[in-house]
Amino acid sequence: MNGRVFIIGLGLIGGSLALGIKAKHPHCSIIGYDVSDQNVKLGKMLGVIDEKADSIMEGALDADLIIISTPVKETEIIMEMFGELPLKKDVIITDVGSTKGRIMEKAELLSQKGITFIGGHPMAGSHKSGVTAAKSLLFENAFYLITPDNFTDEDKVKCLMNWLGGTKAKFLVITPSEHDLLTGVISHMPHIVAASLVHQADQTSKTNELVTRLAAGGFRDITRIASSSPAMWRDILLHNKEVLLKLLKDWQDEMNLVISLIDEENAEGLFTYFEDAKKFRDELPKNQKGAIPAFYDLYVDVPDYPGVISEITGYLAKEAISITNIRIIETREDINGILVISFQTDEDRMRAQKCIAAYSNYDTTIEK
Ligand SMILES: NC(=O)c1ccc[n+]([C@@H]2O[C@H](COP(=O)([O-])OP(=O)(O)OC[C@H]3O[C@@H](n4cnc5c(N)ncnc54)[C@H](O)[C@@H]3O)[C@@H](O)[C@H]2O)c1
Ligand SMILES: O=C(O)C(=O)C[C@]1(C(=O)O)C=C[C@@H](O)C=C1
Repeated sequence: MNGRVFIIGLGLIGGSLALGIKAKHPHCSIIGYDVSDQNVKLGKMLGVIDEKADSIMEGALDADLIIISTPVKETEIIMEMFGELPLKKDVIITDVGSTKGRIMEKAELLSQKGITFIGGHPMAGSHKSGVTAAKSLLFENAFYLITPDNFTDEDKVKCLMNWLGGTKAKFLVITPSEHDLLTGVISHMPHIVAASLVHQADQTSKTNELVTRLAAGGFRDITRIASSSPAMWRDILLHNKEVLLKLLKDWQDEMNLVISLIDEENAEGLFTYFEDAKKFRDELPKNQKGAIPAFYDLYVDVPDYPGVISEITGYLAKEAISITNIRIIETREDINGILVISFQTDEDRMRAQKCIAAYSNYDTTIEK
């Protein structure tokens, strides 16, 4: 397609969508607007947008597709503006917000004026913010939740999916209330729990400084998302208030259960508690992005010395095996580390395992 796509909010998600759209529709024009001039400049410099707009009105008037990729509170305010603007007759407006109930209430006002708003939420992301973190394939294999209202023409939904096809996400149409319950459980609660674990560690570190040195492995894994944007999460929690209050109450009950199991020294109960959780977690579908991003990870036990990463990536480069990510989990302070190398395909991972075995004595494992 060769229309005009207007992106409002040039951050991680807006930027990634811009790149994904351009990949499939190289002849379209991508126009960007952000409250921060710096982000617009960066977006232009990085080739994420073709042109900038100086205001929402300027970018919106001749747009065929408008994507609002701002924090959800801002999204509501921007949607109100659209009711007053002389937009193109067939324009499709969508958003990327992590909540849908309040957004779709606002959409009703637009629908009454004959403007098509289709709610959207790509279910992948990162704790990093800003256009510099944007990637064209951020949403590859991830679910992309779509919440049209009851009056939305099906062709318009198809048209939106066509625009977004370059993201390689899997579209799923659901209702706003279902959306907010599901994301409450698998996204919003984990962010609250991650932040609360960090607060607990922070408190303990005030009396024992070893906490920060020992905070590795499991703690780092489960609290990565506590590094996400505070403004974004403040707004999400306020938007999904009813659902989260209920889930937090359930969570308190859950913690009370654990307290009583420990207090009563109920060994069997505790075993079952972890066993049930492990069973459910182990059976989650792998190799698809989503709440639990799945990669083809290879774990390599390596000595902790400078240069070990380049040594191993050097072996892989010799065999032309491309990697998507690499990181070290430091669980055994000062002695060893575990290098986690992620690949795009299982085949690459198997080739890498063979390659590392051929060039070195390092132990590799697929599951950790
Ligand atoms: N980060 C994730 O993992 C993730 C995943 C899926 C969906 N989302 C949703 O995507 C949206 C954006 O998140 P992000 O991670 O890209 O954040 P971000 O901070 O990287 O980008 C948001 C951008 O919006 C701009 N902005 C804020 N208010 C604005 C306004 N009134 N007008 C124009 N620009 C404005 C900011 O300057 C910033 O550049 C949020 O609604 C979030 O809920 C985030
Ligand atoms: O991977 C991460 O850092 C994310 O937190 C991504 C994540 C999630 O909770 O899964 C965060 C918020 C979005 O609305 C969708 C995806």
